[in-house]
Amino acid sequence: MSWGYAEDNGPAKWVANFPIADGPRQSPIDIVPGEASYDAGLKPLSIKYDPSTCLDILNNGHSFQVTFVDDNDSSTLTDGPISGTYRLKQFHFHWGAADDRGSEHTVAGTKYAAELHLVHWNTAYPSFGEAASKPDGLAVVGVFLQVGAENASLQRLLDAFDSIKTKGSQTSFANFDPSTMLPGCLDYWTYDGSLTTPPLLESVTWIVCKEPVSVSPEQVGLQRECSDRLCAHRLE
Ligand SMILES: Cc1ccc(O)c(S)c1
Ligand SMILES: [Zn+2]
Repeated sequence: MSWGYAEDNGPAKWVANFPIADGPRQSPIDIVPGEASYDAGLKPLSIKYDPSTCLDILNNGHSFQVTFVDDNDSSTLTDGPISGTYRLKQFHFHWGAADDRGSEHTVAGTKYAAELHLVHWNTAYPSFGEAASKPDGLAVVGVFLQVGAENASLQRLLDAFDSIKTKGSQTSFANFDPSTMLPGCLDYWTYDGSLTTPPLLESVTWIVCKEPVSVSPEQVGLQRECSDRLCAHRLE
């Protein structure tokens, strides 16, 4: 039985096949702003995305993921808490069964409707696969989605759902600029953690944006309806 979000294969059961689930730097965490320390040495994020590196959209059975060409430095994350250049590899979302829950990280206990993860890998290593097993291998920018106004940028993704109806299906997806999904203010919390789904590798420098972006109730509903039809069922 592969991992998922059901009673018999959900997060509480992942440790059986992925013992690192009990590791020292597992994500997600509850971010408590009052307990976060201010580090004057941290720089603002430098995010530079080239829409022409956008390749395809995939339903991997757990989420839907947009993958990018990463054989050059066209789409990169630099500065912020990281050193060197990290290349954008893919972005995906995490969501839940209802509008009042679904994000992976929480802020002083508050759950958002969904969470966008923009996954970048450290070019100090030869590839994403190599970087994914190194303590400083990945940098994931997390953006909370809050139910409110319609998100025009997200709508383009949701419109592509109809062509990735079954797990493992993918379709070409071009000229999408992920920076259109970033909040206006890029202030962030950062900590060293892990992937939030198996294999739960402890290789992620987390960069969680403080400002959420909006998504309409219909869009979250569509994402959830599509995801339930297309991806793993989410009981959370
Ligand atoms: C590389 C990667 C894969 C799946 C994930 O949920 C995350 S957070 C990162
Ligand atoms: Zn993720």
